[in-house]
Parts: sequence; structure tokens; C-alpha cells
Amino acid sequence: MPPMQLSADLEDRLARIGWRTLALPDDAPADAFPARVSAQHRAGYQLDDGAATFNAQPAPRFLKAGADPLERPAVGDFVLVVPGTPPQIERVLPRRTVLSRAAAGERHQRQIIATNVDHVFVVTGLDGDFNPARIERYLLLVAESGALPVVVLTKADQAHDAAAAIAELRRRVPPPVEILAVNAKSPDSVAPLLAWLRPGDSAVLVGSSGAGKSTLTNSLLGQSRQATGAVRENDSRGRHTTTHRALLRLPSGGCLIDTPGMREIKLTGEESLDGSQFADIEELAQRCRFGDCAHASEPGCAVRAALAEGRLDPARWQNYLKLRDELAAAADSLEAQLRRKSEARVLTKALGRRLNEKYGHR
Ligand SMILES: Nc1nc2c(ncn2[C@@H]2O[C@H](COP(=O)(O)OP(=O)(O)OP(=O)(O)O)[C@@H](O)[C@H]2O)c(=O)[nH]1
Ligand SMILES: [Zn+2]
Repeated sequence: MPPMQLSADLEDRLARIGWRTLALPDDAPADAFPARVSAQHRAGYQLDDGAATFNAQPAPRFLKAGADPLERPAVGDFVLVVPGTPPQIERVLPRRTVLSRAAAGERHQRQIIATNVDHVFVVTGLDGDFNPARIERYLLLVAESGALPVVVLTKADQAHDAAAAIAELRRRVPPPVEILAVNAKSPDSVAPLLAWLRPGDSAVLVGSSGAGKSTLTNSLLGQSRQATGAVRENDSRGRHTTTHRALLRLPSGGCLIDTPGMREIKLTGEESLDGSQFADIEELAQRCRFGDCAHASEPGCAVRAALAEGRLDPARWQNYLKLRDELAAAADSLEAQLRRKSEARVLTKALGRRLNEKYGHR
């Protein structure tokens, strides 16, 4: 990039969109500039360059049949844009973190939820929505993403017994994962979340529909606005109305991505249990007397001992088994899919070679 691109002004603007490093690729087009994907529409992308938002189109190669959907621009991505009408997304810059899930349907296609986030707020209401097994499932996706999870329990003001629910969850979700209970409607109550939303920080909200993600977003915007007073530059653009799966710049300096409520949280097959909140269970199972212990009736089973002594929550154990089976099935299906893809590539190459032999160099 030409040196003028690295001006103090540019650094200042990049800081507002959560940029972490200024190392731009050497081979970038001379007139290209960095921006962040703030929303994705049917017709294209909305980008934020730290000063304003604008629409852009992806370079045609992103849309080609056979192009890997995971390599297409996604919300949270830093991209290089070439000016034009419309401006064109030339390149997706390397991702710091990627939060994904398997798309609904049979084929275990992975789908990106957000990229380049430092924290994932797993939002659940302390009402009928409260479901520790679902939270454990989210935490598996987060463990794979490279970002850190924070469990946010909303509707604490409406819960019959918030303390009991939190204690139940604590038995299932060991530290260092933080658990916070809030009234999402109250800016004061959600203020502790701003600790993860300082300048340069990025976070994404995930959770089912009605969990309180939009309410939380509005309170975070409100709280910061009240706290900083003078920062009102976003108001003119009407950015406070919540758009789904949109990256918002908060006046606290951080970036927050809201996502639509998810009905299904399918594992991609790439998650790993020993890098997750289940690491302690994986370790426990290693201490059984027999290496192939089924944890059923074998003598010297460390898992059953822990269950009997109350050191391992039975519901947590059951959900661990369920997720482990599901993960194994997803991994098989992912592997088969990758094998089919590479076989198709080999076949195409072999065909090319044969045509080449027959008709000479083309
Ligand atoms: N009393 C109370 N109500 C809440 C709280 N959080 C959310 N609500 C209410 O719950 C309803 C759903 O909240 P939303 O913020 O729209 O939920 P969402 O997660 O954005 O849902 P989707 O947009 O469908 O994904 C709204 O009526 C909110 O006012 C809370 O902490 N306390
Ligand atoms: Zn065992």
C-alpha cells in the first residue's frame, strides 16, 4: 500500500472498526483501501471504512460456481476495496477468528456467523428460553472459533429464581467461562459488558429469537451514549435501529455484531472437545482403569466415580455424550464431503491430462 494510506487519520479510522494490525499485503492494488463488512444483503455488502458506511459488490470470482462459500466476504471481515461504481471487494484479509456452524440441511455445509470477533456473547433468557444444554452446544462452536465466550443471561428481572439458574449453569460450565445475569432493558445492568467492548474490541451476539439480543444492543448503545455524552456522530445516519447481522460501532469504542435468532445450532464437525469447556471430562475419562472404558459397569471407572461423588453433574455428562456422538457424525460427514471434493478435483485434472495428450498443448 502507498504510504499515504498509513496516515494517522487512517489509523484513527481503522481503530474505530476494530482493526488490529496495519500489515497490508504488498501486492494489493495501489488504489485499494481497507474497510470492514458491516452487513450482508441479498444485493451486496455494506462496508464501514471507519468514517462512513457504503455499499459494495464482491469481485466476480467470489460468486463463481464452485467458489468456496467460506472464502466469500462475511460480516466482520476486513476487506480491501477498490473504488468504483459500485466499489468492489477485491480481497478478504486474513481472519483472526471465525465463528461458524453447519447450515441447516443435510449436507453439512459450513456457514459463517461472524469473523474477527474477540468475544462471543451467548445470550439466553432466564425464562422459558433457559436451557443449559443449548448453551453447552454454543460453547462448543465458540471454542472452535478462536474467540472467547461470555454467557449472558437476560431477563434476570423476570426470573423466578435467577440465583438457582446461575448455580445450575455454573455446575455445567466451569470457569474461566464468565456467566453474567442482566436485565437487558437496563443500561446500568448491561454496563459490565462494556469491559469487552473497548476501542479495538469486537464481539458478536448469538442466541435464539427473543433472547434479548436487540434489547441488549440498544442498551449498550444507550449506556455508552450517556456515559460519553459528546459522541453523537452516528445519530444522523439512523444507526440505532437494529439491523440483523450487522456490525455496529458502539460509542464505547468497540464493535458489536447482532445476529438473527438461531433455531438450529448444528456442529460443523471441526469442533474439538478437548479444547472446549468439556476438557475436564475428556481428562477424567482418561483416568479410567481400562483404556476402552465404556463408563457403564467396568471396575475402576473414573467417570462413574465422579458421578457418584457428585463431582460431575449427570445432566452435563449426558449432554457431553450426546454432543460427542453428534460431533463424530458431523466429522464423518465433513470428511466424506471433503473427499468427494478432492476426488472431483483429481478427476478434472486427469481429464485435462488426457485431453492434453490427445490434442497436444492448449
Ligand atoms: N423484562 C425484560 N425483558 C426483556 C429482557 N431482554 C429482552 N426482553 C424482552 O424480550 C423480547 C425479545 O427481545 P429481543 O431483544 O427482541 O430479542 P432478540 O434476541 O433480538 O430476538 P430476535 O431479534 O428474534 O433474534 C422483547 O419484548 C424485549 O423487551 C430483559 O432482560 N428483561
Ligand atoms: Zn470409565
